[in-house]
Amino acid sequence: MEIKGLYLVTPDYYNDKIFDITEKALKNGANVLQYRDKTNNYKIRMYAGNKFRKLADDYGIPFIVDDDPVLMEIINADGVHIGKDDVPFEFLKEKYRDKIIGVSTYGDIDLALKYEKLGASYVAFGSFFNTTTKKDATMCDINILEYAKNIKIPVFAIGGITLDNVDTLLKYSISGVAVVSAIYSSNDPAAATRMFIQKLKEYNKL
Ligand SMILES: Cc1ncc(COP(=O)(O)OP(=O)(O)O)c(N)n1
Ligand SMILES: Cc1nc(C(=O)O)sc1CCOP(=O)(O)O
Ligand SMILES: [Mg+2]
Repeated sequence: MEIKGLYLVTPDYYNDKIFDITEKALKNGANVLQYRDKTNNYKIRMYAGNKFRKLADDYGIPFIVDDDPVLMEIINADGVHIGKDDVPFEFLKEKYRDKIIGVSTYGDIDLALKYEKLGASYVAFGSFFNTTTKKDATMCDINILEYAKNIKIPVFAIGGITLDNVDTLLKYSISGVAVVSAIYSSNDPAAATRMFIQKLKEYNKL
């Protein structure tokens, strides 16, 4: 499964309308789906995770879970995304050899090169713009993306990405962009998705 293009990251489950928005984005071309939920209990995360799993299957795209490899197993996700405070990469790589393991590398190119060497499936740099979704996001300089061309695994950008600022990222050698609010807070998620896909194609990412 290719990991590139528009990487849709969900907000915390709030009600079933989240599935309608997700389906609109998948129907209009989103390429990767991640379920990220920092507040709900396991019962809700299993319920929502299974719904997202079905949607990703319906549209034939990779389905990733944030932080939690046990939830990944329970809902049979294709992979997990981890950061500095999550389960160690080496443990996951050993235990889940057939799963996608993505890693947050913030603004640290050496960290990205380290995890590339250790066998990460992709890395994500961010945050490049102000975001209200992740309260503890640290800002990083867009110029680090100059080094993306030295990384052979897929590289994503994340953090405050909108249709107005995404062009400044797409000129770099990244594989795609990860977004939450630009889709889930849009008054037309389908149109917003189509515009992201159009831009990704303009910059030969798809
Ligand atoms: C693609 C992608 N990039 C970054 C994150 C951030 O995950 P989060 O768990 O909020 O923070 P870290 O643990 O990575 O610092 C993500 N979920 N997906
Ligand atoms: C999930 C996440 N990770 C970030 C990082 O910098 O690692 S920023 C972020 C939030 C992205 O949401 P929005 O597209 O709404 O800004
Ligand atoms: Mg995390």
